[in-house]
Formats: sequence, C-alpha cells, structure tokens
Amino acid sequence: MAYSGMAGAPGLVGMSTPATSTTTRQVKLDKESELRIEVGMEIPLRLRLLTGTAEIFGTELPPEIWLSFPPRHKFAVFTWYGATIEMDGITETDYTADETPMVSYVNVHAVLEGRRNHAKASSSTDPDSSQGPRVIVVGPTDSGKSTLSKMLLSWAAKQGWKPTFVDLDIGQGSITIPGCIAATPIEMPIDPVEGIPLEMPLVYFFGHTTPSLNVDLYKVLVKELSQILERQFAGNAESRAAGMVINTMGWIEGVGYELLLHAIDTLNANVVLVLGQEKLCSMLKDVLKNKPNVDVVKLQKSGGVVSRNTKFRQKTRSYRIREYFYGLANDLSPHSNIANFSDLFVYKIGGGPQAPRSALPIGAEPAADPTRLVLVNINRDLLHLVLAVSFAKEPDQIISRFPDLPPSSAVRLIEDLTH
Ligand SMILES: Nc1ncnc2c1ncn2[C@@H]1O[C@H](COP(=O)(O)OP(=O)(O)OP(=O)(O)O)[C@@H](O)[C@H]1O
Repeated sequence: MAYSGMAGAPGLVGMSTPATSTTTRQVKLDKESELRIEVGMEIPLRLRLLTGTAEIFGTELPPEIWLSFPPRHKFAVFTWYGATIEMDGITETDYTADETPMVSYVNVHAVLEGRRNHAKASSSTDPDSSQGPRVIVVGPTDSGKSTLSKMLLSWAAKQGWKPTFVDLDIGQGSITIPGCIAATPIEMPIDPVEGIPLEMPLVYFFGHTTPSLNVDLYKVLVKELSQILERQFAGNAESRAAGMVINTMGWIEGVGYELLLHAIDTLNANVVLVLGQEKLCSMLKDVLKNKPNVDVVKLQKSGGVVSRNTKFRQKTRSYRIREYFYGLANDLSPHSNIANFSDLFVYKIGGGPQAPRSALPIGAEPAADPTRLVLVNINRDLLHLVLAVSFAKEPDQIISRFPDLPPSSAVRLIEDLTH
C-alpha cells in the first residue's frame, strides 16, 4: 500500500489580528491553500464561496450561498484549484496557510477507494475479500482525528459510498451527546455546519466523559457495538464494501493505549492512521507486526488544528448537550413527560460490590463488578445529570443486546453523566 506524505511545517501566508469590525471582506486563496477560521465567541460568522471551488473538511461549498457558522466554531476552507471567499462577521482569528497535509490525506483516500472497489468486485460470499477498508484514526488530543475522519467519510460519500462512521471518542460526541459511543452510516458529504446526521445512529450510553471511570464497561460497549456492526455488514454487501472510519480518543498512554489496541482488535481494523506521533506509530507497528493485513500509516498533523484546554472542552460538551435537546439553531423544543417516581427504575452500571463480604471465601476482598447494575434511589443527587432511556424489558438486558431486536435498534444504557 503506497501512501505519500508531505514534509515541512504548515506555512502561514497571511495572518490577521483578531477582527474588530463586522464588515464584509473577501479572501483570495491560491491553489492547495486554506483559510483557517476561529469564529468569535458571541456572534455567528457568515461565509460564502464567490469564485472557484473550495471545501470544508471534505465537503464542497455551494457557490454563492451564505453559510452561517455558530460562535466558537473552528474550521478551514481548503481549495485544490483556487477560490475567493467572502466573510461577514467577527472572527477570533483568521489566516491563510499554504502548507497543509491535504495531499497526503487525499492520497490515503485514493488508496481506500481502490480497496472499496476491490471489495465490491469480489464475491460477496468471501468475507475477507468483500470487506472494504476499516480505518481507525488514532493520535494524541488535538491532533485532528475527528477532522481527518470527517474528510475521509465525506470524500467517500461524494463518490457514492456509504461508509460507516464509528465514534469511540466519548469526550466530545460528534454523532450524539458526549458520554456515548456510536456508529452511523454516512450517505452524503458531512454538512460543515450541522455535522453528522442523526437519523439512524446506533448508540451506547457510557455515561462518563472519560473511560477511566469504568474501563471494563467501555470495552464491553465497544464489543457490543462491533457485534451489531458485524451483523449489519454480513447482511449488506454495499456497506461492507464501503467499510468504516473509526474515530478514537486522544488518550494514548497506559490504559488509553490498551483501549486503542482493544478497539483495533475488536473492530477488526485493517488500516491504522496515526496522526502526528512517531512514538505511538512505532509502538503500533511493532505490536501489529504479526498481522500482515493491518497497515499502520503515520500522517502529518495539520498546523491548523486548534488546541482546546479542559475548560473549553467542558464548555463545548455543555453546548453539545444543549444542541442535542434544543437543536443547533435553538429550533427544537424538548418534549417533557411527567411520570411517577414509583414507575421509574434508575440504574447505575458498575461500582457496587460483586458479593457481600460474608458470601466470599475467607480473606477475599469484594471486587467491584464493572458491569453490575445498581438500583439508584431517585433523589436530589440526580439533579442536572443526563440519563439514557433503555428499551430493555429486563434490567439484565440493559448492557447486553437482546437477540430478538433488529440490528439497527439502538440500545441505550442508564447511567449518570457528569459534566
Ligand atoms: N486545518 C484546520 N484549520 C482550522 N481548524 C482546524 C483545522 N483542522 C482541525 N481544526 C479544528 O481544530 C479542532 C481540533 O480538531 P479535531 O477535533 O479534529 O482534533 P481531535 O484530535 O479529534 O481532538 P480530540 O482531542 O478531541 O480527540 C477542531 O475544532 C477542528 O475543527
């Protein structure tokens, strides 16, 4: 498999200081350059393509149409052949850069495209050759994993494929709210403003924004998700050939690294894209050297990726949860239903002792069972927590899928979400 990389740090062509006026302005972009924008904290930014062609993370901009980007949004408008962009509004920062890793990213896409075509042409009875690429994107925090995932998905969708997006990053939640792992087919290039469509996601609610709070439960959920996807792929040659793109967390040390290996193995990834970290790349190459069908490829991190501190991430999570209930443009009204406490059962997963001390052999310590269901008292402690509703008929069916449900049904777990 041949990938070509690009060397050199991203070059900044023109950088503007934080804009203070709201006047409309035009920016001319040369071929293979991009306009990097951080929208101001309060007011949306309007932007449109005046001449040429340009894309935002793999999705082409329509000519002449104004798009409105919400406050705090960070993105880049990239052009392969040159373009003029018009902006209206306040930006925190905007500058053009002519050194980007886009050529290496699109080369990866071309190789994946070849594999998809090969899978499509193969006999659907051969499970190996009819399987399209299963790409997992790994790297430290703020290395551009979600962005690269979106580009690969949008480029594939533009060429008529319906790849499956799997988001294992519970910290941010690109498909649904933070605290979940989820998967969904991508049928069209991803809308640069609205993000991933929410029509038919398969969602597992973990309930925390870091897996360290219950590593075993996280692994169980990844396994459950992969089993459902395998069933879907077995019955759908088209989505099997399109393959999947898996976005991961930025936790790559210690247990985080173990979880990456677990995800690669459980989801049978065959292309590992490592963003911007030599050490992680060589560790993965070493540990995966006995699997000849798995390619580990290092890619350069884009200089445009914006680092976000803990406070910013917390705020983004809150906005994301708000957006889930109220919509991006505040145009949804959450439906409220009143029920008696006595009609509801709230469970927490994990944490409780497995067995009372008296029931254990002498000297044995009670161990916490990470997947044990613990009935929670409904009281004020539940205020301001996000819970999920489960379709399970029996509590012990909450974690593990019950076989009689169709594969596309989402299983939601009941847990608390601390944010
Ligand atoms: N070329 C670019 N120009 C401007 N902004 C960019 C560019 N690439 C990525 N970004 C922005 O940088 C931020 C971080 O990128 P991204 O979410 O892809 O990183 P990540 O590695 O997935 O982060 P996480 O640590 O949450 O896993 C995002 O807001 C994204 O929109």
